[in-house]
Amino acid sequence: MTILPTREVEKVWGRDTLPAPFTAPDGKRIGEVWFEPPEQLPELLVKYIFTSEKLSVQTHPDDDQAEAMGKGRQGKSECWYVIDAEPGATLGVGFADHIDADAMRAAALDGSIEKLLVWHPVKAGDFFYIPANTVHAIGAGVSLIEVQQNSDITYRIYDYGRPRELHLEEGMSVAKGEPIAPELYRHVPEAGSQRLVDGPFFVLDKVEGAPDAAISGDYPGALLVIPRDADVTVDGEVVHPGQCALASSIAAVDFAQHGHCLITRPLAA
Ligand SMILES: O=P(O)(O)OC[C@H]1O[C@](O)(CO)[C@@H](O)[C@@H]1O
Repeated sequence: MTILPTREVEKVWGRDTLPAPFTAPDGKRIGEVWFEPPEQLPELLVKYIFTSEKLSVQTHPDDDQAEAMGKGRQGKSECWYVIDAEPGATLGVGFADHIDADAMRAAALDGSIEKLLVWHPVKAGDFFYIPANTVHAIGAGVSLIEVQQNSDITYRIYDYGRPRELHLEEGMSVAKGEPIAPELYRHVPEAGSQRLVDGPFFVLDKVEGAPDAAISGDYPGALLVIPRDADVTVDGEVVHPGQCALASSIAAVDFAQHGHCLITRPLAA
């Protein structure tokens, strides 16, 4: 068992104070806590994201686009499991209506793109899958767990005038001017287990207690374990909420009887 090392990432939209068990070093605005992908599962990156302002309006390439641009073999499809949200917090995902490339470019340049996105009010338990090429922006006042392909290619196409680099041309070359499919988001009830992602790049389950045989059967090898509200043990070692551990097999994990946990593993693309 390996508890993955963490990396705190400063962001203009991050927070000075993080919810327990996380802490932001004095004077630093932390937006993301990354769990370093282990050698055994290099394809997946798990992050906690904590916002006090909106993230950029952005998009990511898919595998083929990333490779064609000489940026490695992995694109970036990602998903978000909301763990806390201030009243009125929203996530911007996809466009309200189809928009062509010229109109999208003009809207990115004059900032009106922000208003063309669909801003979904969110609460704890809401879940979104964001395929590569989707135009999106996480809103302010949200804490979420992001599970994503292990790629750091973000094309910012609008940043509300903040003095950060934009990547309009790259973004425009991969962005889809479309609404997202309704099956890509839903509320996940607190009780019980539910599959959140079933490919094509990874499997992700939210489980309560020990996973049943059907779920366990989909985890034939190494996996990542993200306890939410109770400790789990992996090979007899304790993993606390706020940590992420690599387990060599699901049989090595002792799940808390009534605890909630996320488990995930990559799929061969
Ligand atoms: O460009 P920004 O606003 O810092 O956002 C980048 C972040 O957005 C995300 O893609 C989430 O949408 C993160 O994975 C990434 O680190």
